Amino acid sequence: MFNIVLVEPEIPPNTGNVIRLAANTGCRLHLVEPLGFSMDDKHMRRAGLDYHEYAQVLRHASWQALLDSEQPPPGRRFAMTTQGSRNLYNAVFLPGDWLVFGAETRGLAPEVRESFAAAQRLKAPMQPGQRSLNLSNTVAVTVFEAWRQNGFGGAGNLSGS
Ligand SMILES: C[S@@+](CC[C@H](N)C(=O)[O-])C[C@H]1O[C@@H](n2cnc3c(N)ncnc32)[C@H](O)[C@@H]1O
Repeated sequence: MFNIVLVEPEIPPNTGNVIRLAANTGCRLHLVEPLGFSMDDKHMRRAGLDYHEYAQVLRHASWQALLDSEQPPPGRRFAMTTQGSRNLYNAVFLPGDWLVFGAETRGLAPEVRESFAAAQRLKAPMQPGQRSLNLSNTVAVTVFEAWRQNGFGGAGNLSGS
């Protein structure tokens, strides 16, 4: 449905959570190297992921390598950043969109962040004085907002209105 991009993730349980989220929501997950851990890390194994959950996980040697191989359209890429100028909930998402997230301690590098137009730099609302949300929580709220806007396509019939 959507493309989730984690740029240089550092903490294995966050990536484990996002792998499961991607499988549950029908997204492709792109991991941009260097990763701060091995995919065989015991914390990754402890996440108890099934083989099928890894099926839609792609690795890229760098942000530039992802741009070269996947060619995501600039107008359909969104950077999630605490320095975003637009509220996540004011963005309009389409199937196939690229949702890009930074590293846990560093966020997105300035040159990556600034390669997005201001309207494509999104921030999830927070209370004043708070620094940031957890990476995997940010991915979850972003993907579910984008998926909600697109009728939870692929999820089958949901009961209730
Ligand atoms: C723990 S945060 C990084 C914190 C880093 N010091 C910064 O300010 O960017 C990891 C990633 O989660 C996402 N994130 C966390 N809180 C966010 C928020 N309120 N709005 C948008 N993205 C957020 C961003 O993609 C960020 O790069």
